[in-house]
Amino acid sequence: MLEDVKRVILVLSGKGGVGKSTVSTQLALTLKEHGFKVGLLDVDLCGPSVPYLLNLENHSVHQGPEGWIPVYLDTEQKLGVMSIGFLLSSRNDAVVWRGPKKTSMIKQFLEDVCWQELDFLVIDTPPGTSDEHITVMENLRQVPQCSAILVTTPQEVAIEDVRKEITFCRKTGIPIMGIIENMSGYECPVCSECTNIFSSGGGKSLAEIAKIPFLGSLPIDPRVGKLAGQGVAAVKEIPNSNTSKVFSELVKHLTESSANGES
Ligand SMILES: Nc1ncnc2c1ncn2[C@@H]1O[C@H](COP(=O)(O)OP(=O)(O)OP(=O)(O)O)[C@@H](O)[C@H]1O
Ligand code: SF4
Repeated sequence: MLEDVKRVILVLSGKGGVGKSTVSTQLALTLKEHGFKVGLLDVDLCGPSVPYLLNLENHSVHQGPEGWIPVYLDTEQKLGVMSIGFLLSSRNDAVVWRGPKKTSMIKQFLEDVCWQELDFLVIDTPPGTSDEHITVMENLRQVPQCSAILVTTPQEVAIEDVRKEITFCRKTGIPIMGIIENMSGYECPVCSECTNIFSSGGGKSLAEIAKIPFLGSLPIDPRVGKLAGQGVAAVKEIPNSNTSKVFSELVKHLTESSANGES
């Protein structure tokens, strides 16, 4: 239930496949690693990838007397996960619901999950700005501290789509915490040298133009996907990687702003 949540972080992207779920899961894992109690809610009804990324695909959720009990990644119940993926029998099952059914499912996800007390709820959203986003935004008005992280890749077309997300956040009144540029070059796992395969820096330039904080560039790092599958944060296993540096800074920013009561 949202009244048990101190702070919500929405992870948004204009385009699909830019790494929104990867950012959401790493952020949740990093917050857990810092001792916080965290919820990870995947409201991407048509492409729920969080159970797949965290290797939780064979898990299912149960309905308790007060609502759904999330799937916990650890025995201490520091990180709970909820996704439509837990309600489907297979990853390949398609959710072919129309608007009202989708809206009511998202409402249930926001209202009927027994998170217990949470320091942070990270919400992984579908790409773009759809009815689902509007439902999420409307329901989040009751949470005192809520902000959005926008994820993009360096390509021009992905950056163009982020502009629409910025407008959407501004119209719906959700404060933007900042922009992350993902897949910004390839980090060699051996020597940590980063090679820019595509262009880079587009996310940073957009942040400057839109006067939004730039939260960092994440390289393509094959270790990140593997670690998520083991439920391990990059900051724990590969602390010197660029990925870890970005997430450590992000958590520092979040804890400082939460302590100051900022969104
Ligand atoms: N920085 C990265 N380094 C290595 N692999 C990555 C990185 N970011 C994402 N990936 C991989 O790319 C794929 C797509 O990422 P992800 O599922 O996070 O994207 P998404 O934006 O959430 O996609 P969707 O639109 O389906 O929700 C995944 O297999 C993920 O492991
Ligand atoms: S980036 Fe470094 S370690 Fe990786 S292949 Fe090139 S020289 Fe070797």
